[in-house]
Amino acid sequence: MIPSIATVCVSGTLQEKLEAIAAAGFTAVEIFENDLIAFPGSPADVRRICADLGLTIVTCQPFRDFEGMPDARRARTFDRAERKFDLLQELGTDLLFVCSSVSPEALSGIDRLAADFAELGERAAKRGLRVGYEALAWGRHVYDYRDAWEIVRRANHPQVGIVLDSFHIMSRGLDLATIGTIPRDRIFMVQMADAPLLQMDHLSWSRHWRCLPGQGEFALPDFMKALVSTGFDSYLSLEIFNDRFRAGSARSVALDGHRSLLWLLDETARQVGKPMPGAPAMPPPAPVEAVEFIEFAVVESEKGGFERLLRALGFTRTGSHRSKDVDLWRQGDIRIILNSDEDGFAHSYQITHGSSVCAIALRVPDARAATQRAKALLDVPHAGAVGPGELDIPAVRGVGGSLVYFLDGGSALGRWSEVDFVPTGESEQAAGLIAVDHISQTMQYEEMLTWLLFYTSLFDAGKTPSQAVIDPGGVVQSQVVESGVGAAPGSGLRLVLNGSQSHRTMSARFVTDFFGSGVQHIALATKDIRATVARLAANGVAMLPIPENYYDDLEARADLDHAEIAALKALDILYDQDAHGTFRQAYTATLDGGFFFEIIQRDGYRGYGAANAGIRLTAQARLARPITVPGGLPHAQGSAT
Ligand SMILES: O=C(O)c1ccc(O)c(O)c1
Ligand SMILES: [Mg+2]
Repeated sequence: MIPSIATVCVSGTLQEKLEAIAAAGFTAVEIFENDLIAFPGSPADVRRICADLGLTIVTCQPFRDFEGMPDARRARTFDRAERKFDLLQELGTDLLFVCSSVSPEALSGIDRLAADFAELGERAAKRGLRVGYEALAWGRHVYDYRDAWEIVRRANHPQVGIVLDSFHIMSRGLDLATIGTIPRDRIFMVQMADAPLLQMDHLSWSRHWRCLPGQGEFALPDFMKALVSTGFDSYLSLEIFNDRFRAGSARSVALDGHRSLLWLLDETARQVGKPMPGAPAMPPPAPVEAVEFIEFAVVESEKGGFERLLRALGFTRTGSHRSKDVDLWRQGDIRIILNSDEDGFAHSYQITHGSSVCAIALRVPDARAATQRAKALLDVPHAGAVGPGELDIPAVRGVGGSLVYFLDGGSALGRWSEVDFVPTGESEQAAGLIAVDHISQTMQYEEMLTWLLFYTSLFDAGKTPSQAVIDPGGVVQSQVVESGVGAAPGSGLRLVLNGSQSHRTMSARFVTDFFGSGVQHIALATKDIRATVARLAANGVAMLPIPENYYDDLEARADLDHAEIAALKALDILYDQDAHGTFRQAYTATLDGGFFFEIIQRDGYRGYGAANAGIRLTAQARLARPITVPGGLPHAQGSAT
């Protein structure tokens, strides 16, 4: 199958769109009619631009309200088709793309419609052109691809075929079996789109909510399996109408588009058990085993304060890097690297974003395979400077230009902490924190689907539907990605991706203050949150204060006795439960820059405390503009405003 993309998927002028599409590695493009109409040059100019960019024009679509016109309008409709044929020839393409009529005047009757297509096919044949028919999910009479196929079949003309669009088929939940019965030479092209499952009319859903394969909730591999069974090997073209993409970066969306098709073809190949022609081979997606370490880039002047915070949280400096100003801190299975070196990636990251998380290292079954898969999916590899005898840890660029390192237990990479670090011999003073529970990354709203696809294409990962969380300054969208998560604390990777369209939410302020997207908080697991939080408080860690009303409400709705609620209240611990178990969480006050830690006790519970997110955001908003006490510990009292 040949990857292609419609110009409607990306933002910009037609010229900008085409450049972005070519830069993303596509060799085929669908010109959306509106883009051509708004273009200030001739169709021949567009043809030339595409040729210069190495792009084949698959079609210029759509042609609307063609079939079923009453006699009085029929001749005029065929005249319109002839003008569109002229245009297609000027563009140097051969496919007239007809979407099913929405005209109130259109008549029904399968044979009438087939006769219209037979005649159109005859006219197309005279010019060496073809006609493809797509059933829009909201077509007046034809809204089911099986009806479109029956019309094409009865038209019985070699120049007339069907166009399958996954959105129109999957949004209506149509049976896919008929796809497998269509001869492959009658499928003229296939359009791919995913979408979240929403309750709304098909037209609005299609025009605003489509997304790239893998970003939504349609079972697209099932669609692909049916398609593969026909032997189809022509254009597989993304057609995504999405408000975020229209506002996003054309280059980034086009690249994501290419990645999504590579992912889809790879996933399909795995499910059908044979390679897809046109799809590069890549290692299979693997589950993440654990977060191996989290690296903070910290400027020397802030290092003392951050170290005091780590100690107060129960961490111990266990290792010192052999050649760099870098330390390893540990507690339980949590490893934090503090990088204050004046050279290298962390330093430049710190200059841009301030002291913050610059990298996360993930333990996977095979780091080399993960790197190969990332490269095949067009992710951006990163190579840092490596000192003599030090490990060269493979990495790719992640959210906001940060790094994702890959480590495994099977190669020398598994011994990274011994190879690169000298033990300090300091004795541990743990506060009961045992593992990284999850990492939350805050990003521009327009980028959320990019990073969702990045993680879910790279790893064997699942995602939850996007959820709206209410911040005092607006709505924050929040979506969870999970890979390799099991019952043991710290197993696998749990990520929460947050983004907001409002400028006034905590998320938006983080992105502004941070000069980009990044890790806003890290949740650490304990087996006994009351003991841990009491210890942190005794160590001087300021926790986020939770209003009393929360605990009154908790008493009214949760299955907890009064003493337990009083204990949670005394320590500012929030509570939630689901069908699987209970959940307790508390937050440190926010550091300068908006970063904070969360402390979690998870007893079977599978969620992330979404029920409490609004309470937390409101509490944080009250304390916005945190004061940092001398020495760098976060300070929770009052507000500087
Ligand atoms: O929303 C539309 O009108 C529209 C147009 C062309 C298509 O191919 C399509 O799937 C939808
Ligand atoms: Mg379509």
